Amino acid sequence: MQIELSHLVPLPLRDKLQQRPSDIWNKELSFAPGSFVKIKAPSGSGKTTLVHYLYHIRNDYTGQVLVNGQPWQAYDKETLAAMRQQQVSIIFQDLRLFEQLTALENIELKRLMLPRPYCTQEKVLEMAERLQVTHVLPQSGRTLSYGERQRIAIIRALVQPFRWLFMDEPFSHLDDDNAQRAADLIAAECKGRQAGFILTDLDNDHRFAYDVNYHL
Ligand SMILES: Nc1ncnc2c1ncn2[C@@H]1O[C@H](COP(=O)(O)OP(=O)(O)OP(=O)(O)O)[C@@H](O)[C@H]1O
Repeated sequence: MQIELSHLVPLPLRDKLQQRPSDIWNKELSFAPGSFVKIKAPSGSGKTTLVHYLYHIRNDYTGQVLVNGQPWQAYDKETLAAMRQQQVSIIFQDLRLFEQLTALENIELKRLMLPRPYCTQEKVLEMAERLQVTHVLPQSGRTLSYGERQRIAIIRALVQPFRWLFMDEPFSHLDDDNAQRAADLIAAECKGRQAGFILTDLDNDHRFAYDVNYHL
């Protein structure tokens, strides 16, 4: 699945962006399928905005986000929904768990969305074990710590098929050991699907073998 940016400029940041260089904004850019892409930027420079443009839940920009050669706007609602179930997955910065559901129900809701789920519940339990959140699976989303929420949101993003995974500061609530465990799981799941990811973060890191590093 091909993702390209063509002179993408967020309307709310238009004036601010003219004051500094960027590898991403207002550039022609193609993300190679299967590549691990890191985009680094300080707070308030548009990381969340970019991730929302990539997932097409915001479109207040000039320029284009092209998916398989077509702008996101060319896809109808049904196709878009199917692509979000099968081709692109996301870990939101604000995590977006349903608080009235348990941690496990949050994951299962996503896993069972497809008539033929991509992975088994055993696989979910295995991922939970690996990220050390097995004990919180029956717990209400409302009562989870932010670090627990983040790991549940990571697992939820990994239970579906995808060609690209978008991640917005996915380890912001995790200590180094937990972050590395989560990164290793994400890398393995991407490799298993021959999928790529686009990850935004504040700082440099060596958690992944990135193919490319950009400054936003
Ligand atoms: N819909 C909007 N209208 C106006 N301004 C906006 C809008 N969305 C975001 N902004 C502004 O755009 C800038 C970038 O916001 P964004 O959340 O994308 O940054 P970020 O790099 O993800 O920040 P952080 O690291 O703090 O999460 C901020 O100054 C924000 O106030």
